[in-house]
Amino acid sequence: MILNSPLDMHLHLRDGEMLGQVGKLSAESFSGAVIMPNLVPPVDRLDMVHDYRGRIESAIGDHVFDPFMTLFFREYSMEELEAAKPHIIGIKLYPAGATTNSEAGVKAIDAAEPTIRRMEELGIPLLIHGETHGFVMDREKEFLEIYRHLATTFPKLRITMEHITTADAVKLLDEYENLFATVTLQHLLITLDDVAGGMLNPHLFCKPIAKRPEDRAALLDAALKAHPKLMFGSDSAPHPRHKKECCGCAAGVFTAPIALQVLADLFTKNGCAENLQAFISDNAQRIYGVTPPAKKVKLVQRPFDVPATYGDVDPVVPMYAGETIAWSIESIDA
Ligand SMILES: NC(=O)N[C@@H](CC(=O)O)C(=O)O
Ligand SMILES: [Zn+2]
Ligand SMILES: [Zn+2]
Repeated sequence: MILNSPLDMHLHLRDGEMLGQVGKLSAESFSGAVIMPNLVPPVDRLDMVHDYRGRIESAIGDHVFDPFMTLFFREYSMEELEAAKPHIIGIKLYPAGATTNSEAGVKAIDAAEPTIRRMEELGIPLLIHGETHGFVMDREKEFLEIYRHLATTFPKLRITMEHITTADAVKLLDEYENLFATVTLQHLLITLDDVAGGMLNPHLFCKPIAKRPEDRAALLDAALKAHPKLMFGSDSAPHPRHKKECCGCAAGVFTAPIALQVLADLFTKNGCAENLQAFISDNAQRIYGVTPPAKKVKLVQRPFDVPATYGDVDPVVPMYAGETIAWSIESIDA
């Protein structure tokens, strides 16, 4: 199977040593990625975007890879937005406290609307971590009301529902023209049972938490048919092992180095191999109007032993650590 210019439309590359460990892992096999801004402090000024982009470029070396940068949502003036527009793919809104490094996020959506209005005027997409502060299994479902409100109040605004995890969110995609979504690898594969139904698995703990079998089925169905408004976004979110295997485990699943192989397996097994290209790149190119650098990734059905950890400074445990997956990357042409 050959994938042309695979894109990861939701990726955490972190900074410093962690960026040094994980940057290349995405940059070698993906052609580009939407880079999340939830650093400490958050990337919320244009000079920070430029600096962060520079650090990403040094970390990935010669790899052919476009980092599509984002700003962390706060109140922005028209001047700030106009200056930022050519350098970002969108602005990422986090409800305050909803997930890792989101403390500086939005406390009330009403207060955010003047900036959102300016984004609509300028054609800057809004990317959202869509969870309320309700009961953990209901947070995304409750947030769908806010998506509806934004989609109708700002009909020209392109809104991406990041990392959707519920059948209800899949349905909402078809109700509003200006709503799009990303979905992760883990949410196509696991349910809450895999996280907490038996022995607790901290490496599968992420926000939003994995949901019910019927949610997974709806997500998988939409991905396998390459729903035209759905894009792959790994939400690969590396945390050092000691932050995962501890009391007070950080949220995030690290999937970047195995995502393409596992997707090849999943789509092939389900008889939908021909739809993976749209899900992994073509939909995102059309939705965001981006043209990533050419890269051909050849995948073959040959067992791949997933390392127990990646990185030697502050090792990170990937999904399927120490297990054998059925597909491997055979070659990458850029
Ligand atoms: N998904 C996660 O569980 N964690 C992400 C943040 C996010 O995307 O919500 C992280 O930055 O670690
Ligand atoms: Zn998130
Ligand atoms: Zn994320």
